[in-house]
Amino acid sequence: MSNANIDLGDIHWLMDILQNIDVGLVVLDHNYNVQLWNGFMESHSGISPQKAKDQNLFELCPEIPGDWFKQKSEAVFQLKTRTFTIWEQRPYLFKFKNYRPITGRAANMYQNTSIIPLESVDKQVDHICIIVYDVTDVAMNRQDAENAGRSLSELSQTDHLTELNNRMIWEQDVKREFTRCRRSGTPSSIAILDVDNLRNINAGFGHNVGDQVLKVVAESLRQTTRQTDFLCRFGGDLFAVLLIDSDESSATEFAERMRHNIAQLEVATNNQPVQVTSSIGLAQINNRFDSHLRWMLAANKALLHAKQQGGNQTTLYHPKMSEF
Ligand SMILES: Nc1nc2c(ncn2[C@@H]2O[C@H](COP(=O)(O)OP(=O)(O)OP(=O)(O)O)[C@@H](O)[C@H]2O)c(=O)[nH]1
Repeated sequence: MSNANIDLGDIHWLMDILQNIDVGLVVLDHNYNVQLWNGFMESHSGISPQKAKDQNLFELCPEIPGDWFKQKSEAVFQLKTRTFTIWEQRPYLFKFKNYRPITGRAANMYQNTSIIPLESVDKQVDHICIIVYDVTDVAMNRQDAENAGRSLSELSQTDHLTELNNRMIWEQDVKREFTRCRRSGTPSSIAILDVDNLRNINAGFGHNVGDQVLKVVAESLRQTTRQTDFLCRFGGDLFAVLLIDSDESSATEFAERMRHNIAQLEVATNNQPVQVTSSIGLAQINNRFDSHLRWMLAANKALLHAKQQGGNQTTLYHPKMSEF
């Protein structure tokens, strides 16, 4: 259902779903004031949507560590991609009592949480949505049966479609590499790659073809990167590579090879095969970056430039691009 087709009736039942769905939904503006607080949040916190509306999240829920949460959310606002936290890293974001009869041993509800960007019609991200999943049963079962099957943590490290590591794991690698480069003075670089026009491919050939495009791009990247590099599906049509011991010039050479290999790919459809192009933003670590997030944002900035210049190209980050 496209936005243009939504009528008042649709909105009515959409609101019903939001209120009754068995996950927590909280929409925040950029000042971290609550704009939406659904029924799940009300029944577990005792705070009504009317009371929550326009309240600052950190005043409403003092248990949430402000600095940590803001750092995570800023990346969502700026990079426009989702981020998440699993209960193993942080048992909960919102401190809710656990009322489940079977898992009554847990004092508080264990939660997995996602933070997703909400794009307005002009493509700006002025709001984010927190999605809260109650995973108390999973957490309790896990503690009871440590040897049972693959752990949730393993599953949550891998992107199901491409089987690449997901962003959460990659970001930990970047953080570690940031510290290592700072200590050793050696340069490493980040490449963020965006598949061009995936929206049109989905619209023209169907979502399955779009999925296939992402899979073959992932495979091509896997084959192009060195064993020492770290590759992930960053989210949506974005991939990222951490290029160890690569300065600007070798990173550019690598990125152009990646782009060239992707341009050779063809994905079969019922009609003519689809060809794929990509845009790449590159940033070598530098002393002005005060954290690994700045480093990632620099590569993203370069990517935006590549896109603004028409896509299908590689752009190197330059401090003059920076506004931070
Ligand atoms: N098939 C498929 N599509 C996805 C997946 N994840 C994200 N997308 C789609 O990727 C598109 C990304 O949109 P945009 O960021 O506007 O990218 P684009 O169409 O590639 O446009 P440019 O980036 O400007 O070239 C959206 O239409 C998403 O629905 C996925 O797992 N499978």
